[in-house]
Amino acid sequence: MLLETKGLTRIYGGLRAVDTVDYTLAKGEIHALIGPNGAGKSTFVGMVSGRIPASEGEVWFDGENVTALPAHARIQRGMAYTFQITAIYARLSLFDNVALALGQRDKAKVRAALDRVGLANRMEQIAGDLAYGHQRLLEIAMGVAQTPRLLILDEPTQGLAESEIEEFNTLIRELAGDTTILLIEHNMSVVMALADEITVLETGKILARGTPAEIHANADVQNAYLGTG
Ligand SMILES: Nc1ncnc2c1ncn2[C@@H]1O[C@H](COP(=O)(O)OP(=O)(O)OP(=O)(O)O)[C@@H](O)[C@H]1O
Repeated sequence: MLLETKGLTRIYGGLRAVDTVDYTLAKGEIHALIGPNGAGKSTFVGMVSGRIPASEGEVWFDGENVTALPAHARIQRGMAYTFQITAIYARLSLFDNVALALGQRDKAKVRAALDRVGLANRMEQIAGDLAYGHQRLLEIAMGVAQTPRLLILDEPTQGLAESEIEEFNTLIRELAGDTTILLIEHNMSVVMALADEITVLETGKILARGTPAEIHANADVQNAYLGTG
């Protein structure tokens, strides 16, 4: 297992936003985390990445208990994270954005990361001038530049056009060989197209886990989340 959580819990006041979650993610898998708004998805990956401290429970990464480690130490060990809200440096060039994520101005490495998302020919452009879909791809390039073992993507297709979503799906499939991917995603066609396995969260707890076909057929999930369609 690359990632494991044991009894992972986050309490806000009286609310158990993430409630005793036992979770495993195997190396090389594309895993989607779905669930209604407020189910605890962002809080869960925040605790995995170290941005949100756990109230209870443990996070294990590649056989090591990382629960007490700050986010930067988890990044050093091979985690990368892109945010729900675009987190690029709008006034800097694409090159500078990726170089900052990389921690060095290595032109070949920056080019390689931008190449993965099809933006290598725009290296000198100012990031804020890019179309929104390209900004999201830049963000993924910033994650990829760190050659992470685990890439966590929080709603990466939000705001993308249909054609851009196709490009995104292709990109994620290409990355998946080397990188394990944990994807929070509301777009069910993306989830169904990409995920090897899906975990459904509801009110902080795991409601179901299975292949896309199993989740699609699961009556509890349909009631809680997918509707009757
Ligand atoms: N900093 C906070 N303080 C208090 N409550 C919080 C905080 N962050 C999240 N919550 C609450 O925890 C619960 C889980 O929120 P979270 O953002 O993790 O859900 P989510 O599944 O990611 O939702 P969405 O799909 O809307 O992003 C919600 O009820 C939310 O209001």
